[in-house]
Amino acid sequence: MEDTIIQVRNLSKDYGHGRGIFDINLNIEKGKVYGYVGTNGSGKTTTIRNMMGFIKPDRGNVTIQGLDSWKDATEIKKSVSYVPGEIAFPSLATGTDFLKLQADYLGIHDLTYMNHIISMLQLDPTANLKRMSKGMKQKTAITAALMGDKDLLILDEPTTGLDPLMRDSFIELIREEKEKGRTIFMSSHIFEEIEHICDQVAMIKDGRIVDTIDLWSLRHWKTKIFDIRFKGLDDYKKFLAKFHQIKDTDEDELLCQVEMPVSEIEQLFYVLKKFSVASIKEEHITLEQYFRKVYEKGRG
Ligand SMILES: Nc1ncnc2c1ncn2[C@@H]1O[C@H](COP(=O)(O)OP(=O)(O)OP(=O)(O)O)[C@@H](O)[C@H]1O
Repeated sequence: MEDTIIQVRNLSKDYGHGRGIFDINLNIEKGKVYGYVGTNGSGKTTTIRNMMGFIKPDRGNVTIQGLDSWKDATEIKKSVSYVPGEIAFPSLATGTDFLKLQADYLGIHDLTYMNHIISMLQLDPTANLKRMSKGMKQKTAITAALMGDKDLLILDEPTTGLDPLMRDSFIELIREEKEKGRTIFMSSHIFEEIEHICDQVAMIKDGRIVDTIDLWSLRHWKTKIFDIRFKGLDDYKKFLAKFHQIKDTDEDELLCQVEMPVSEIEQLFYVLKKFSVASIKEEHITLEQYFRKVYEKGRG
């Protein structure tokens, strides 16, 4: 496909005892932010380390802009900005020393954008590299990756050490990168963050992709859920007897939750005309709820 920047085909790395990754297939399109979610040990890092050419797959392959991740690993590393899951810095005194070294390596002379990232993430780069907290290390690694002028960013759980405020700043930085036309592939186990940033998401479980979803289709989900609160017990009970698409109820709160296809919403409002309704609220299905359903289906 013309717009595909990363193509993962039947990628497998078998560590034995059911551990590893098995027949992973992914297409990451140019200019998209692609999320990779999964529980601990599901295979996110193994997939990413294959993408970056750090490990040789047992079967299948990854191509990035036509280059094979394993055979052309040196080229791949030069053309991708990468934040590893486990951050290890070279033996340098401070974060500033590391970032300067990185800027020299990347041939960056104007440090304006680097300083913008530092200020967005409220990083004190003068700190001792070895004594940095996990969050500080992560901020330093994000700065080092984002300051390079590369078209593709591969980020392995870049926000696990960040507090919620810094996560928001990170989301903003990723949006800026997307606006520049960059492609971003990032793993995370924080659904909310993925939901805010990503265009597409794949979910991995026990080393296999269980589902991929376009966030647009989630936002325009084909079924709707409404919480309807009635003014009186009589109306609440009559509605329960009359309407059949009830998902949940709470008699103390006079609350009914209904779930129905978008095409049937009119019918709900038609029925409700005859009732005294105190409030009605639409519940949006979250990425977490969606994947929980997929996850549970896979288990059953
Ligand atoms: N070098 C290795 N040797 C043996 N087993 C490995 C190796 N690397 C990973 N594994 C196993 O493969 C599975 C997937 O690990 P991986 O690190 O890819 O998961 P992950 O989704 O990134 O997890 P986390 O969210 O905890 O970082 C795990 O069961 C892990 O123990």
